[in-house]
Amino acid sequence: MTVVTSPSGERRPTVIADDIHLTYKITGKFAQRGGVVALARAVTGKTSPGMREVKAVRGVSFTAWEGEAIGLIGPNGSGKSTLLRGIAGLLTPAAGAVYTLGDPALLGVNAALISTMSGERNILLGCLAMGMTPEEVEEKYDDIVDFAGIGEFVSLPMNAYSSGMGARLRFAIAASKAQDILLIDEALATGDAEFRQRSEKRILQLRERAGTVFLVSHSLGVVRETCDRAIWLEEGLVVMDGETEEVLDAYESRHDPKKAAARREMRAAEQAREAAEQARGADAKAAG
Ligand SMILES: Nc1ncnc2c1ncn2[C@@H]1O[C@H](COP(=O)(O)OP(=O)(O)OP(=O)(O)O)[C@@H](O)[C@H]1O
Repeated sequence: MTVVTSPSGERRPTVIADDIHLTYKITGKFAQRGGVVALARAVTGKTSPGMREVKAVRGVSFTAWEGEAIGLIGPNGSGKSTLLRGIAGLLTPAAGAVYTLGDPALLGVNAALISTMSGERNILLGCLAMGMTPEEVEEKYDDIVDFAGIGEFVSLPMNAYSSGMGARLRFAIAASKAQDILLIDEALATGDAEFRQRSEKRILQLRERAGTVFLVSHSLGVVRETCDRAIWLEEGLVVMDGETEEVLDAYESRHDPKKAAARREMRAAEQAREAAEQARGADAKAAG
């Protein structure tokens, strides 16, 4: 990854994706496409397994700026998680490039914590791995445990946790450090309502500290609450990139038209109510 420096000295770009293509190569028995391959192998007598490519991201470009929280939305399999992994530098682009200012930290439900070790040890090792000093870890420790809401479980091995508890602990560890670029994959979906609220607040705080947050979520509500920009992907391509409300409205119109119509009605009613209130206020002022 290459570091981009600010030409203007003002708001700086933190991530630039330049026509990035991300492809998975599947080899071995998983690459076989059912009977056709089996028949071909029977005919040719070849035993070497085939190889198949999945073009998960097929030419995506955008520039992300300091202080932005960007929601990646799209149906299942549209390439959201793959793009996030590309930004994190975990996948090498087949074509194009990603440039980042600072180190991106990927926080996902699969973030590597060690299930046979206690929450305590995982907090220590996770924080050290993120570059904190032992003193910093000590300082943050209680906050992380509180934020994760795992209480006494912290002293037990993580394989005794429910999947929600594990996900909350992962989020709490990753969000304890002010990251330049924080990438969050569906982590919020696993928490209960109260934890979601706390996480949303945390994302807003991270944004205030001038970091850039990318959030992959199936919950348009969470994206609405936390992101000021949304990128809509379909089949590995960007359909729309812009202000959250606009993108989500367009997305809902395509995928959930009833909900989109209901939301438009609600908004119109709200605007009418505000206009009536303003008019009443103006009347009262004129009369008084
Ligand atoms: N490790 C992998 N190996 C091969 N193909 C993969 C792998 N991970 C994802 N894919 C494929 O890449 C495409 C994009 O998947 P990706 O997980 O990025 O989509 P997504 O939008 O995050 O989906 P979801 O909303 O279901 O999580 C899909 O066709 C998926 O099957």
